[in-house]
Amino acid sequence: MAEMTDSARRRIASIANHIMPAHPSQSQQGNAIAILDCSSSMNDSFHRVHGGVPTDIPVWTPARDDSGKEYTDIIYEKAVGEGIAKITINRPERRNAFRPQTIKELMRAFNDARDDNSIGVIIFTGKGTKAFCSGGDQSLRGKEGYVDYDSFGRLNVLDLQVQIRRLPKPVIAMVAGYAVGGGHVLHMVCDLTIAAANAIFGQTGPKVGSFDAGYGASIMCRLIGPKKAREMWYMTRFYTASEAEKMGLINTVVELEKLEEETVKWCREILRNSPMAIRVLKSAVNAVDDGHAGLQGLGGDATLLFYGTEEGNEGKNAYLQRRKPDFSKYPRLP
Ligand SMILES: CC(C)(COP(=O)(O)OP(=O)(O)OC[C@H]1O[C@@H](n2cnc3c(N)ncnc32)[C@H](O)[C@@H]1OP(=O)(O)O)[C@@H](O)C(=O)NCCC(=O)NCCSC(=O)c1cc(O)c2ccccc2c1O
Repeated sequence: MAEMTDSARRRIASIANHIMPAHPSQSQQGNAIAILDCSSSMNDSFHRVHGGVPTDIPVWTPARDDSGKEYTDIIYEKAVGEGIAKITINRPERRNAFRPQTIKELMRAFNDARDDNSIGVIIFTGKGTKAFCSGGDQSLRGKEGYVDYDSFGRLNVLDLQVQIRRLPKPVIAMVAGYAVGGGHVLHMVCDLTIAAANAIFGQTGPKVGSFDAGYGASIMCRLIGPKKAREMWYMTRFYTASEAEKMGLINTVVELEKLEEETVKWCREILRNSPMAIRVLKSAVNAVDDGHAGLQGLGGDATLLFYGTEEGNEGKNAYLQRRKPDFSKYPRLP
């Protein structure tokens, strides 16, 4: 049988997905995945022969969560059969500034990507090339936060920040143009940041009468050190992508035209590795900075692993069989 390239395999998956419903709970059961399963050995042979990661951009298929609601402020897509989800803030006329509705939709999409066990990596980006995100929509700022459809204000971006930190899969910020204000904090809470050469990074808070004294301050200190973090916050300067890279604020810079290609390549490299190892490493890297909640995440991963062992199941089985548990055969490892 002739060898099938990764690109061809993805196109078949995409066509199959158009035949099958796009919703993840359905797409995991049908022909789309059957086709992919058949070709996984071809995928292996591709990597053995070429020793690299394919760089073509996948076919993005519209995705939805189970709320049944449409998205107005974001675009949610998946590369079916690839393990990649892409979540895009879609308010380019406002430089992708977020309003409470934007954050609610982002949280729904991130939650869906978390629960979809075919997804291993999430790309978070902004529509267009001018901005990743310019923070909270200042035209909607009220006394208690940002106000759109409700009569009270919200700072619900703080919940989104925690959600991204806690999500047991890597989230990659793909940044073109401005990542400023609350938009800058959003890229910082992501696991990795890949920037286009036109990207600009900065905090504007003290200039517009705001500040993020949570992750906005603490994670920035962790990333670039307290001196540089003070500079960035006190002076509200903007920094180029290459300056940001030198500071350790981002992972890499690529030409704008190559941004998505490069980001997808990073996703594919991650996806070659053990999901559990990556999950535990994400919890571990965040644990100290996230305090008790961070330890809880890491501890939860340990429990999850223990539940899969014979020793862990001995206790449950003994309870269900109304006998005393016998842990004597399990080693007390040094
Ligand atoms: C981002 C810019 C530097 C881009 O400049 P540029 O010259 O390219 O574009 P324009 O300025 O002409 O913008 C085009 C168009 O978009 C509108 N717009 C851009 N950003 C916003 C915004 N954040 N809110 C509302 N509208 C925005 C702009 O008005 C133009 O509209 P027209 O109708 O005139 O076409 C530059 O736009 C810029 O500096 N933007 C503001 C950046 C900013 O200060 N952001 C807010 C920081 S505070 C924040 O985000 C924040 C949010 C939270 O939820 C928090 C929660 C808890 C604690 C702290 C929080 C917090 O600090």
